[in-house]
Amino acid sequence: MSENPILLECRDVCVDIRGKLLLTNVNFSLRQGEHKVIIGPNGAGKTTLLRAILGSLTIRGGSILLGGCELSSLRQAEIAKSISYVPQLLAAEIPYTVREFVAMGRYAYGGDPRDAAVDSALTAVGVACFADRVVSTLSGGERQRVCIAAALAQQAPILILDEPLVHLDPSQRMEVQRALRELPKEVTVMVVTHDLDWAKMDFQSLLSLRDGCVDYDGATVDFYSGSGVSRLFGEAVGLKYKEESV
Ligand SMILES: Nc1ncnc2c1ncn2[C@@H]1O[C@H](COP(=O)(O)OP(=O)(O)OP(=O)(O)O)[C@@H](O)[C@H]1O
Repeated sequence: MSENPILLECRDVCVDIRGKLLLTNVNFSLRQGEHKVIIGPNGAGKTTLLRAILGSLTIRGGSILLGGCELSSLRQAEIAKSISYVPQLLAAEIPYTVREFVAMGRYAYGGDPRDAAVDSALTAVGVACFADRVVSTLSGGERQRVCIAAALAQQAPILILDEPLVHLDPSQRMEVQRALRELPKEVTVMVVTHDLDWAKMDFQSLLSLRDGCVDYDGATVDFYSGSGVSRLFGEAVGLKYKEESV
């Protein structure tokens, strides 16, 4: 993994909104094929970091490099070719079929529902069986997998998901976890979650944020066997995970 090229890099990224510093000197990189999880207490700056990486807010200092290019020099369509984003569970009414919705992920390439990339994305996350159903009729977990399919159809090298398990029941959570685990190995994944069990189980690297600063960036296993969890979430939570690690 350490040999793989760096696709995304944050260098001393600072973000402020109306004079309040939300991110301070955030540094990390993401390599091709890496599955990295971002954790941190409420208000730590996780969503702010995703918004900065997606180019939807302006950074005050530092730089974000996407494929070696300054993010600020790229147009939104160019960013969309490199990063696909799955927001938290879609609550809105979506009057399109699953196939049509997934094809929208390919808007940069014309958005044709008969495109082979649409079929392979539907198959990759196990939603081909309801390709002709209207999205609004699906369960939360099915809908979440459809969103992942739309993101995959975009065929961007980096897939970013914000709390993809929120509001899902245990079986639907397992379906989404399995779909991410079984992605083609060249797909690079970055996920924000509060689920410490999942973070430990499925991600080889971990970035933790606290008060807008990087608290840890490295191997997930070392975070859990060290003092990482108690530093962020207190002794009681930390002890549980430390005991599991020995
Ligand atoms: N538009 C804004 N104006 C002012 N403050 C903001 C704005 N957006 C975010 N913040 C503040 O920035 C801090 C970080 O917010 P952010 O949403 O990035 O945290 P988070 O780590 O994603 O939290 P959570 O786990 O609760 O989703 C919070 O204190 C939040 O109140």
